[in-house]
Amino acid sequence: MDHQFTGIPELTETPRVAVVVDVMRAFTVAAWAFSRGAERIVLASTEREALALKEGGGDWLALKDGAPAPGFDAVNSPALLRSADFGGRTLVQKTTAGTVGALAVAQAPLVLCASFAVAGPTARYLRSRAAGPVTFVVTGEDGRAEEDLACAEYIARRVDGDGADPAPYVHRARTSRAAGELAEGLRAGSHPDDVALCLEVDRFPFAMVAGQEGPLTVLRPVAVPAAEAD
Ligand SMILES: O=C(O)[C@H](CS(=O)(=O)O)OP(=O)(O)O
Ligand SMILES: [Mg+2]
Repeated sequence: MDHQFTGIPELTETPRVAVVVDVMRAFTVAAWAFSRGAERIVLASTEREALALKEGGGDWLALKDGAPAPGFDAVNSPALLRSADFGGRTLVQKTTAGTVGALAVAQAPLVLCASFAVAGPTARYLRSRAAGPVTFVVTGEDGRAEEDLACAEYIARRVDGDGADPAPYVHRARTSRAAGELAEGLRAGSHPDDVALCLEVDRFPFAMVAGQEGPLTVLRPVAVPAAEAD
């Protein structure tokens, strides 16, 4: 199918179907947060907005990338929140690339946020909706982040029904600049296990669908049954 792969700066018009990919780490983190019980994730455009949303939300929690900061409850690390209890909670998430990409296409009729952790369910969700050609937003490094492009291409293959071997795509992500920086501890708010968790394929059985809820852009998990062949 004639899918498109684009960086955030190249987004000139609202796509019909968008899959926003951030492997390291925003949408691996989001998937882990849902697996730890989060009910929904509100995407914020700035740290100030994230804190204001948390303040107005009652028992909401706020998460940002980079170093821990006052007012924020968590950082953008899958390993650091893999044993958290987010049962029934609303999280507000703000990161450098992933949440920015999702907000850039928030007005599209169908928006999914994805990483390797939810690659299969994301592809199955799109196939079940006969979604047609997809615009993949490669969020990192102005569209050149190898881990995001590899994941986007892998999901595209699965949308098209090819029984793609994930190994070469995961290898590209493992040898990406982002993986190197995370492995060397150069990124604040990280854990040595982050890269490994970001490279797990189909760890979770849900896709992550973003929608407009009043003035908010909200990410929710949607269970997608496994298919016999996908
Ligand atoms: O937290 C991340 O991995 C990055 C920010 S940085 O590159 O570490 O500064 O944000 P993301 O939006 O998840 O790519
Ligand atoms: Mg990233």
